[in-house]
Amino acid sequence: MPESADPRDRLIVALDLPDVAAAERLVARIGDAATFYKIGYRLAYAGGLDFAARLAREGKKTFLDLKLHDIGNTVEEGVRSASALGATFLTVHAYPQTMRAAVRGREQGLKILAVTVLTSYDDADAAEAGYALPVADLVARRAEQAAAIGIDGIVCAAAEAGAVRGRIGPSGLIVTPGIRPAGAEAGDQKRVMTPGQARAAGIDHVVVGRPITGAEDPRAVARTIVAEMENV
Ligand SMILES: O=C(O)c1cc(=O)[nH]c(=O)n1[C@@H]1O[C@H](COP(=O)(O)O)[C@@H](O)[C@H]1O
Repeated sequence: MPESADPRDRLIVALDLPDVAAAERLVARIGDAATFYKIGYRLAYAGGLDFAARLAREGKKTFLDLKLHDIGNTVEEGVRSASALGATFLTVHAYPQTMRAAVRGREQGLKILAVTVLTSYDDADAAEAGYALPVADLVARRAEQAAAIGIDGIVCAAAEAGAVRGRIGPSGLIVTPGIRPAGAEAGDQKRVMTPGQARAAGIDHVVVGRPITGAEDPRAVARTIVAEMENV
């Protein structure tokens, strides 16, 4: 993200909420404190895709977190359909066939982000899933493959931002979930950093869900996160 852009764009609020009415209420409460919203499985399967298109028409930036992974033809056509929803970002899993297909289907300025290794995984989880490499090496390998294929950005933990930047170069995007303001509950996230630490590590955008969706004052939390990143 260029340094001159709106600093609020660095925060992506994950709208992991049960229905569109709840998402509308949260977006209204946050007001102008956030500009960028992520729609994932929970909301997408409850009318969230139409809501995402509406948010985009109203001038918000949107991130469709659909984490696509299927045979190439299905991914390519799915990405083509998703391109019509006016979103800024769409996720796919960082498997080479899947990434190549997503790049073929990408239209209308949609940027494809490759999810390397989920932030809820540590080395033991990767080993349990059958991977011989530690998480850091797997992330680096997938980032290198994503860059060679022409993917627009990488989703990883902030701890891997330096290694990923070395592989994707200055123009690739680094988007990091697993973000917790100091003192917040990690929940199921295992590779965690604060917004300020993530920014210092060179990320472009942080994704934050529960620390905002569960807050008494979500607008205040969003503002604090943006300010913490701006002051790095
Ligand atoms: O692709 C994602 O956005 C994602 C990738 C990943 O590795 N880890 C991860 O937590 N996410 C998403 O980021 C959000 C994090 O939410 P919180 O843990 O509530 O802040 C959720 O919507 C996850 O689905």
